[in-house]
Amino acid sequence: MAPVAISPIKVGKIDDVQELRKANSKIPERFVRDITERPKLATAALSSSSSSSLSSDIPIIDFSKLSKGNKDEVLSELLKLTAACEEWGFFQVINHGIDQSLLEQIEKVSNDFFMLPLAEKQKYPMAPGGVQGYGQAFVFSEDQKLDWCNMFALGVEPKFIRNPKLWPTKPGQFSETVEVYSSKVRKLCKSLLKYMAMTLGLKKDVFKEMFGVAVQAIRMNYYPPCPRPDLVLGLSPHSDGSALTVLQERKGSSVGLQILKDNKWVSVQPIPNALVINIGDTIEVLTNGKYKSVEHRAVTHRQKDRLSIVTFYAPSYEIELGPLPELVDENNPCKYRRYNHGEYSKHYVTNKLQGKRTLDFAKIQTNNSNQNPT
Ligand SMILES: COC(=O)C(/C=C/C1=C(C)CCCC1(C)C)=C/O[C@H]1C=C(C)C(=O)O1
Ligand SMILES: O=C(O)CCC(=O)C(=O)O
Ligand SMILES: [Fe+2]
Repeated sequence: MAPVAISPIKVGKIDDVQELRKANSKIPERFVRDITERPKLATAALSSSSSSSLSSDIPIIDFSKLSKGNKDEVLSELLKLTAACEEWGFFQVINHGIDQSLLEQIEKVSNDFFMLPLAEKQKYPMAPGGVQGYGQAFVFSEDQKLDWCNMFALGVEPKFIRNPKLWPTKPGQFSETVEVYSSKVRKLCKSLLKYMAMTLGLKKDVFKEMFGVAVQAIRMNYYPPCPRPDLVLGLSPHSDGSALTVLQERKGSSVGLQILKDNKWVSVQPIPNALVINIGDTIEVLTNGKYKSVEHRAVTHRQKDRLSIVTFYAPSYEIELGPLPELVDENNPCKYRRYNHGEYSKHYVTNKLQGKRTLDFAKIQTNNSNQNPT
């Protein structure tokens, strides 16, 4: 990816939401969403998110059946994976092989980082218009609405995308844990891509061979409780620019992740020790839209905080990509142009989160339904 030019972006004052929460002051106007964007809150009993139901329907894939199952188990799990990718773009993976102790460790160091004094976290600042470090990404103007979220993001692989000055010295074991965790998640992504290739009737190593040395980044999102969850968003609606995204929610987190399904926001119910996987824009393009990246957002909770640890896995910046020829025919005409993935990454990180609009970069035809989700 060509380096993002340092331009005089004016983003205005970005309040740190943990500090706002501590001060217990009125929510600044910059966080208050337009009425059309506000999440619809459920009753106090459900308390957390929107009027949408909690989804227990989001497919659950048992990874151990794919990797170690007998023939029938593999086949039935591959069918579930196909349906998950075609109908949801999101699924939860259980028995993924990453030790529970490592999941707990990454939750602990992430949480401990966010609990540090502000001055300590600000030693690793996200530059205006930047994506790595502590702060709020995807803010490009003074009038842009802000998310009720503090982020800490790091490029992990390949090594040249790292900014070593942004790897924190506190809490102890932070960097070591990120290294070990990222290598396990990388392995999982490679395997999942292999199984996804099989569901598409492609050579199992097609993505591995195409991706080169994959780019991997980690982002920790901390959502403090918000006194008016009905007015704000934890994270603006977006699809991920990656090939695959792996999301871990801290144990005991409130419900917060919502996905747009049939034009309705559906809340994802966390399953302890499971990982939430979603398809990113890159897989949508490669599969010519057979597997789509799905718009999602995060909402906040009045009393509970929430922490998510998100890994983005994407091809090398060097590769040129477009729909795989095997997935294009007269019934499935080519929907996306070919482009360089580095260019797409640059486009993604220099635009605000805006639903699925970022992918217009690659679309040959646009068909905007222009309906407001409920
Ligand atoms: C805040 O950052 C993001 O949300 C994000 C950025 C990821 C990246 C870094 C933190 C370091 C440099 C590489 C990269 C751009 C991946 C989202 O990542 C999505 C967007 C693209 C494109 C992608 O591959 O993942
Ligand atoms: O915190 C969440 O649930 C959503 C995070 C997310 O979508 C992201 O970081 O891209
Ligand atoms: Fe996301």
